[in-house]
Parts: sequence; structure tokens; C-alpha cells
Amino acid sequence: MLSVVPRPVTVRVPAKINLHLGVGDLRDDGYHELETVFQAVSLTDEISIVSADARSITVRGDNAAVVPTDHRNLAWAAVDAMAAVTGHSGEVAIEITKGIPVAGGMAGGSADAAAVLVGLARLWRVEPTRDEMYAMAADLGSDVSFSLHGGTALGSGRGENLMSVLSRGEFHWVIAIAGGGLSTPDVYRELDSLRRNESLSRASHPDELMQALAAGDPRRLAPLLRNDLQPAAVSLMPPLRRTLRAGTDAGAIAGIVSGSGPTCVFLCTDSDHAVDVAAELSGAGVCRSVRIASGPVPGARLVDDDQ
Ligand SMILES: C[C@@](CO)(OP(=O)(O)O)[C@H](O)COP(=O)(O)OP(=O)(O)OC[C@H]1O[C@@H](n2ccc(N)nc2=O)[C@H](O)[C@@H]1O
Ligand SMILES: Nc1ncnc2c1ncn2[C@@H]1O[C@H](COP(=O)(O)OP(=O)(O)O)[C@@H](O)[C@H]1O
Repeated sequence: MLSVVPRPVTVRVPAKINLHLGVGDLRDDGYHELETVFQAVSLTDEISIVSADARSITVRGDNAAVVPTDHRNLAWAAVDAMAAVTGHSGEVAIEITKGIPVAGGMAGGSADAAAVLVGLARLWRVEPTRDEMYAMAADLGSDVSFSLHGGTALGSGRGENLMSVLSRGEFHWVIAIAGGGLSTPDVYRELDSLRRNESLSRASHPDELMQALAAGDPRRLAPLLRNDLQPAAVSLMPPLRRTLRAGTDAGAIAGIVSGSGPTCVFLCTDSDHAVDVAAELSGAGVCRSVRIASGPVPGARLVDDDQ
């Protein structure tokens, strides 16, 4: 008989932003080779998992209604992965409270999958090795490894190979959440199509950006933020141009589309500055909601580690 923790296990997991996203050519396997610098920020989802008679997923929070609650939810796939490795049946009830915008380019689904891996390891009292956890994460999706890792990291391959990056202090962000979402594959496809028709510049290696992170200097970091997917996201959702302009008009020192978008993130000099920029941006009417976040923060973690 496999032993399980009798009470719900709760995991908190952060959103990510790509401070640098260099996209290479389309590979034969349908993915693009990436060079990316991820930072985990303090917009979080919370996942609670308990043993049950059958598997179920419920989703609460912002835009919960558009998140699937069956096998299409990445959290469901994460249960399958852990069950296959450990021999458990996978009968658990999962409650997801979304704080990460859905389909926003902040890796919300990946975050939930990573949280399930961490939560089930505790619930089922199993201890997969670090390599096993990262192998399951990479199989689930390109960004799931970073959701486990958290902090600041350089990602390569399709984004799943990670190296920690030294980052000093805290960086302060204002996050503009759009009314709708963008599909990640559509945005990559749009980039390929734009590149066929016009010559777009490509990101170079993020050496200087990593130096700015090590120095903990937002003013040095500001001009170095770079996202090769931004022209594609803006092409699919042209009003993003206005959002980006509104953020810098509101006083942010830089603004960029987060990953595949459409969330836009604005860098500020400190927490007071972020409050001012957020207030100004809220009044501009260019997005559905505005949040403040800071980073780096840790990856998927048990909320009460005495469990
Ligand atoms: C763009 C990024 C930037 O961090 O994230 P989001 O901004 O969407 O959160 C990632 O590359 C998204 O990662 P993730 O959402 O995990 O992607 P996956 O599920 O692995 O792949 C979904 C689809 O995106 C495309 N894809 C993904 C990763 C990659 N390196 N090249 C790709 O071309 C492929 O079309 C793939 O079928
Ligand atoms: N746990 C989940 N949370 C959010 N979306 C999910 C989840 N599982 C599957 N999805 C699906 O994944 C799509 C992409 O969502 P998300 O991971 O939030 O965005 P992004 O890929 O832009 O980071 C959503 O439109 C939704 O249909």
C-alpha cells in the first residue's frame, strides 16, 4: 500500500518574464532554438492537491473560466507523469488559484505543471531525483523546467536547459495584462512568416544584460531588454504598440512584451516608482488590468514546509 500525506498539500509558483529572448531558426522537431534569460516574478498561482476517489481539477481566480479542467490542463499531464514514475494511480483533486494571466506569455500553465510535480512528491512521500524532476518538466513543456527552477536563469535548447544567472537585489516591474490572450505556436509561426518577408534583426548573446543583472542596476538593464518575439506579438495584436508606448509615457525606464505576449512588462527603478507608473498606466485605458511585481523570486515551493 503506497502511503500518502492525509491533508491537502499547497504549492506556490511564480510567473516568468523573458528579459532576453533570442529566437533561432525553426528546427526539424517544430521548435525554435532559443537563448533566453528568464526571471521569476512575484505574480503567483497557488495549487492545492489532496487524495481523492477520482481525478479532478478546479480553477479559480482571474479568467479561470477559460482554463480547461480536463486532460488539456498541463496540471493533468503533470499528474500522469508523476504517476507513471512512482506507480501511484493519480487520483487526486487539484485546486488551482490563478494569479498568473492566462495565455499571457508568463508561463501560467507551465507554472501549474511544475507546482503539481513538487506537490505530488510531497503528497505521495516520494523523492524523485533532481534529474528525474527536470526530465519530467522538460517532457511537459519548454518552460516547465524554469517554473521549477525560479530565480534568474539562462535557458537554451527549446528553453529547457538552464544555467543559474547571478542577479543582485530586486527588480521592480509593472505588468499590463491584456484583455485577450495569444497562442504561443501562432506567435512563433508569425515570427517565421515575418522573417521570410522582411529582414528583422536578431538578438545577440545577452552578455551585457547578465552584467547589468549581476550589478543589480535597473538603469543599466533597461536598454538591454530584448524580445525577438515582440514584432510577431505586435503584428498579431497591433494595439500592443499603444500599450508599450503608454508604459514608457507613464515613466517606466523600459517596456517589453513578455515572451509570446500579450502581457507587457515595464521596468521601474524601485518599488515607489513602480507604484507611480502603475497608477498612471491604469488611467491610460490600454489594458485590462495593471499589477506590480518584483523579481527574482523562487520557483515552485511548498507553502507550508512542515507538511
Ligand atoms: C514563448 C515562451 C518563452 O519563454 O513562453 P511563453 O511566453 O509562451 O509563456 C516559450 O518559448 C514557450 O514555451 P511553452 O509554452 O512551454 O512551449 P511548449 O508547450 O513547449 O511549445 C508550444 C509550441 O510553441 C512553439 N515553440 C515553443 C518553444 C520553442 N523553443 N520553440 C517553439 O517553436 C512550438 O510551436 C510548440 O509546439
Ligand atoms: N493550468 C493552466 N493554466 C492556464 N492555462 C492552461 C493551463 N493548462 C492548460 N492551459 C492552456 O494553455 C494555454 C496557454 O496558457 P498559459 O500557459 O497561461 O500561457 P502562455 O503559454 O502564454 O504562457 C491556455 O490558453 C489554456 O488553454
